[in-house]
Amino acid sequence: MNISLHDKRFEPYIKEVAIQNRISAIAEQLSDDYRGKRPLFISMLNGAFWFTADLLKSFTGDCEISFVKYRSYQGLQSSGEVMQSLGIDVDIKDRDVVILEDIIDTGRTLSVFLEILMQHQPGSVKIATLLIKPETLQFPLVPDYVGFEIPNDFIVGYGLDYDGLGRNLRNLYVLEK
Ligand SMILES: O=P(O)(O)OC[C@H]1O[C@H](OP(=O)(O)OP(=O)(O)O)[C@H](O)[C@@H]1O
Ligand code: HPA
Repeated sequence: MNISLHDKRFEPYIKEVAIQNRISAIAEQLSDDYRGKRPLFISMLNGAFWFTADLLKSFTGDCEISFVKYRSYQGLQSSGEVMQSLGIDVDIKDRDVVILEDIIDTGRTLSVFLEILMQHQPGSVKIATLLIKPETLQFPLVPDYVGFEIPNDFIVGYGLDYDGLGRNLRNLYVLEK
């Protein structure tokens, strides 16, 4: 069923069950890759809150979690600026870090964050993202774990918002054309 958020209409895109299946597969892969280690997951708020919760429920080894909060999107577009409202507040030195993102669009947010993260001298860094828009990417990022590659369309739901609305939707929706 199509939905309305503010002044826009959105149509169903990826169903909850498909999202959960992909996240379980990523969690299984991460559990294998980090067996015997204690990764530090860093979740990029706000959008990644749901991805983070579901992924960690299926991760089987020891792990820690920390949150940062960056913002670059306004309405349907990247503002071109990345603002930090919650920075790194844990010791990162020599840790195996896995960054959790809901979406890589232009890649600007993650590029800015990676630069900051590297100053803290992590032992290793990998990136897990639920969604990536390869056509839109403007920064040289190669995520290690990807849920879905999608075209350059505006998505809401499952943590992603349009001007604050839509984060609570269990499925993903795409802007009507
Ligand atoms: O690759 P980019 O073009 O930088 O876009 C991706 C970023 O945009 C969204 O965050 P947003 O700025 O909307 O903040 P939010 O997580 O609070 O929704 C999303 O959660 C990513 O962090
Ligand atoms: O497609 C998107 N939807 C919601 N938020 C976003 N932030 C970057 N891209 C998107």
